[in-house]
Amino acid sequence: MTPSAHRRPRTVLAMEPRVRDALFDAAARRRLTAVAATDPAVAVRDFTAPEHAAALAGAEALLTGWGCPPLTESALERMPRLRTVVHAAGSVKHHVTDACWQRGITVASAAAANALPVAEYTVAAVLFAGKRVLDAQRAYRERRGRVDAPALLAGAGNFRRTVGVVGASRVGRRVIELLRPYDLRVLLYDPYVTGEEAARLGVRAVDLDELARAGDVVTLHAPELPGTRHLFDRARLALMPDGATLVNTARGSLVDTEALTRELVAGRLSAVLDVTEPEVPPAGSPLYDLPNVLLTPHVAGSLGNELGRLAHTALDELERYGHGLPYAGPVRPGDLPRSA
Ligand SMILES: NC(=O)c1ccc[n+]([C@@H]2O[C@H](COP(=O)([O-])OP(=O)(O)OC[C@H]3O[C@@H](n4cnc5c(N)ncnc54)[C@H](O)[C@@H]3O)[C@@H](O)[C@H]2O)c1
Ligand SMILES: O=C(O)[C@H](O)CO
Repeated sequence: MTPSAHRRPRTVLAMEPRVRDALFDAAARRRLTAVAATDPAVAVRDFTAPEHAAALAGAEALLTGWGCPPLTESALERMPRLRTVVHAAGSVKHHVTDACWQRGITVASAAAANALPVAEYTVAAVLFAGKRVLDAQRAYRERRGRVDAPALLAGAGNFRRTVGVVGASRVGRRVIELLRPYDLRVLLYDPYVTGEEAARLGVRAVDLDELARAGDVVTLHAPELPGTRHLFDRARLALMPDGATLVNTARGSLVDTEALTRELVAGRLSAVLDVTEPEVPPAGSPLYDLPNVLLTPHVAGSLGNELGRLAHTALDELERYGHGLPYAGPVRPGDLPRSA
């Protein structure tokens, strides 16, 4: 695919200006203007702003990012030529509305690219949990001297440990793929994945209770949906074996935080939490201080230089559009009820 051979769709950026600045470094900006007819100095945050009316009226494509306002019926009326939306981030649920689908607007998302750093974070969490790194750190910090590591970590290690993956989502599948080279047994719970498909992924499909009972580490990758609320409630957390670790990079609502906090305060379970409910936890929450909890402020997804991957993924899609080729990461309205 050579940029010179393709049509440059008239494109408007719709996102927070600081998101635009983080996504597009100088090289990505050059590529942006090679791929699309656009003014990268413009990042629309308000579709009703008079200064953007002419650009929006002529736009065939929107390149969206975090901070893009919802594409409501009245917003779309200002963009009569709009044919496609390419999202340089993950979920499109914040801004792509039914009105877009009704108008036949096509949508692509860089969600698969955003899944990679989440999967990388997860693999690190799984391996550190197996190695009981938090326990080792705590012992060293308390002792401030030699630690009897063989005694302390007698049951630890990543040899034939069981990892339970909840959700063969984009992130979940990437986690499964990245865990393949390790000596780990991976179980999967996903109501939409058959046993045969799980076997093709190299994992065993089980029900959620079996996964909770068997997992030395359980890692959550299902979307936030009415059916996934408190998937790990008090009863299911109680099924997890003593010493197990719950990793949540998905959404806080998948876990009953109060019930989990009780297990963590008791020291029965450990947790790696990138998301919580509520997010942010209240200042007095034990989650900040518990030695068996690694709490991060929603950093598993793309940040820093990882935004460049989102930008180039979106530009790949715009380039495909300019060539009349199908998207690599199309968003289909029929998939949304079960997606992030
Ligand atoms: N921490 C972060 O920075 C960060 C970044 C990106 C995504 N996320 C979160 O990670 C999760 C996965 O995102 P994604 O884009 O890979 O999702 P996705 O849209 O690819 O997930 C859809 C899939 O989830 C599975 N699923 C649906 N309902 C399920 C259920 N009840 N139980 C188990 N599996 C079910 C199905 O296989 C479905 O096809 C989401 O919760 C998302 O919000 C977090
Ligand atoms: O879905 C998310 O959590 C956002 O994409 C942050 O990366």
